[in-house]
Amino acid sequence: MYEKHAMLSPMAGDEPVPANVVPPKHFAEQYGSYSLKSGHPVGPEISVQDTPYNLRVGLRSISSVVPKTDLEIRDFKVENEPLLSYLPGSKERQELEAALKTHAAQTEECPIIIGGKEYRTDDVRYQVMPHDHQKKVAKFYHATPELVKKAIATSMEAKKEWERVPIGDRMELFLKVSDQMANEHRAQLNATTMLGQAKTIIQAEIDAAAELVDFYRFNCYFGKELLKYQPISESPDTTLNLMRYRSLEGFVASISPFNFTAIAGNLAYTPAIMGNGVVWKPSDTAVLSNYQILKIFRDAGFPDGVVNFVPADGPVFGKAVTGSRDLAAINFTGSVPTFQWLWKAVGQNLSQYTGFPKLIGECGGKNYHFVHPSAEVESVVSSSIRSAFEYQGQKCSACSRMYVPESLWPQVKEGLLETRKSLKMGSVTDFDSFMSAVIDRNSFDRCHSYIEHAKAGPNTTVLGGGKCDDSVGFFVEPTIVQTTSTKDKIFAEEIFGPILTAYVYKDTDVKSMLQTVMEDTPYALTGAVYSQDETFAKEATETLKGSAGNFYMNDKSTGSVVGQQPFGGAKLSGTNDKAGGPHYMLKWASPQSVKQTFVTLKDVEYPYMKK
Ligand SMILES: NC(=O)c1ccc[n+]([C@@H]2O[C@H](COP(=O)([O-])OP(=O)(O)OC[C@H]3O[C@@H](n4cnc5c(N)ncnc54)[C@H](O)[C@@H]3O)[C@@H](O)[C@H]2O)c1
Ligand SMILES: N[C@@H](CCC=O)C(=O)O
Repeated sequence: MYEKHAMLSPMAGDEPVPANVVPPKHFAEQYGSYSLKSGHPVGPEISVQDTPYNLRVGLRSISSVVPKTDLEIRDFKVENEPLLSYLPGSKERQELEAALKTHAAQTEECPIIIGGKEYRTDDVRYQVMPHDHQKKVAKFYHATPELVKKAIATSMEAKKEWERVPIGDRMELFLKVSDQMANEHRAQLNATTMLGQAKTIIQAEIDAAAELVDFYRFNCYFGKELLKYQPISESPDTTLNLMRYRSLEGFVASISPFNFTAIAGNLAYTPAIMGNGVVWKPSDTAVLSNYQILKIFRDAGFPDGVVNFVPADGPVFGKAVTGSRDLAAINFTGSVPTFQWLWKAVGQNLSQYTGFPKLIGECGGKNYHFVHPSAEVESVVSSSIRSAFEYQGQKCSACSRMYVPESLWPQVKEGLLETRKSLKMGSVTDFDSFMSAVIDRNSFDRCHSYIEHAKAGPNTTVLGGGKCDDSVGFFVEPTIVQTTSTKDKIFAEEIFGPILTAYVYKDTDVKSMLQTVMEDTPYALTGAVYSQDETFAKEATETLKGSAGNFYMNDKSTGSVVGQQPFGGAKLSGTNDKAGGPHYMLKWASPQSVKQTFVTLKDVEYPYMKK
């Protein structure tokens, strides 16, 4: 099954093993055997001639106590999943239309899934289409605290067998699922994301198809690369040093947001690549698409119980997972208040844990576009409109504050207002819609209150948009506000809706404005500078170093791509663990250094002590 790793390869058989090496036990004798659901590939045949312990280190063959399945994986490369065009008449468009029709005509039953078994409670919930809130797309159930506890125990039990599956085999399964998601399940993932989370075709395609698939493929790739590094063994005749990556001690609680199907799938399943067991709480407003992910993994032969699907009330779930002594990590993406709630709960329970839970949290932003007087107006306008209003401003990376010099403001303002008027807001099944409804009533009310503030406030003027209509769906017009104060709350707080506020500065203040950008909000997620002046661009890159985990020059603040712009922010924007980057997999592993000595110690005295 494996192509052999370049550095560590099986012993050819004709090279001597050092005399003092203890013959290794058979793999099955030492570790037991493992099995998975039918359809899943099992590990390599172990034979005396090709034991899983024989490694080649440099020119020598050495018998290691660490099985080579912990150390080597077949080599493979990955590329970003290409986006499909969905042109009229195309195969992908036909498949998508059929899937939209199916899912729009039904309310899918999405039970709680623990250890492969379905559970239903009396706390029945529905997910509706945000753009047509009378239509229910999913029926689901909130778990009780007892069910969350059951899911914790189940994940701990299932992980015992799962972590014994060689990491290469676990990755093979993820790569197989990724291929299925990119092909036969693509329309289903996109359609459920469009209907349930109000995404247009392109917004669903970059998320539920491309980014989700990219996360799994690249995380396998980065995991494989991680294993390639082995510590120095200065003299392999006497000492062999190895590093292997175990799962975390305990379970991982994955808590996902509504706005990206890919993020939910990544939070829930990526820790399992490294052998962890997971209890996953999806967002109430993303249950339908998230349930499809679970079904695809299950149908592909992913073992029951390793990832458990547990929709629940937030605090009920939060209390149950932070109250468990076995909590190994929280894998969270969502708002700052929720992450702070979780962090505090972990702090309060610290003395009862078996270890120190890792807290990984990617949170909100108040992302900026900073325009220098040398900027290209056309590009500023187009990319600000896309960044601020695509997916209704509900990307954590969306631009919501702009700094524009007085000299360019008339052109920028005109461009923004003219383009804004041309944007079609409507149902996601009208393929010419540029944007649709915000996710739910809470979000609608929140946007409405900021618009009211902008209309009434002494520092703010609504330049375009501002109407809200919830009669059919939760529609908030793309809204452009001008403020005369960077301290106004509309310029500092995350709104998470289609509201863009511009501040106009004097051209002569351009340098001091950069400092203001740093201080206007407590976030540091994404930011973009528009400048054709290279000297200024370099200066801004330095001054704004701490302003964003993802920084763009002459490009919009949204649209990071896995492997290309690993994503995450600092300050209140989160722990900056860079999903989609090479270091993410380490978060889900507990590395173990193994030193094996072939020349054993016979004496306590050092040579210089001897007479
Ligand atoms: N930085 C990033 O990578 C990133 C990516 C996407 C979204 N976000 C942020 O996510 C937010 C939008 O998502 P949202 O509205 O789903 O966020 P949210 O904080 O309301 O909810 C996130 C998840 O936490 C759950 N939750 C709520 N209270 C809880 C509690 N006490 N204990 C446990 N779980 C609890 C929710 O039910 C949901 O599943 C925005 O702030 C956005 O910026 C950040
Ligand atoms: N990674 C996405 C944002 C994810 C948050 O919602 C982007 O870069 O636009």
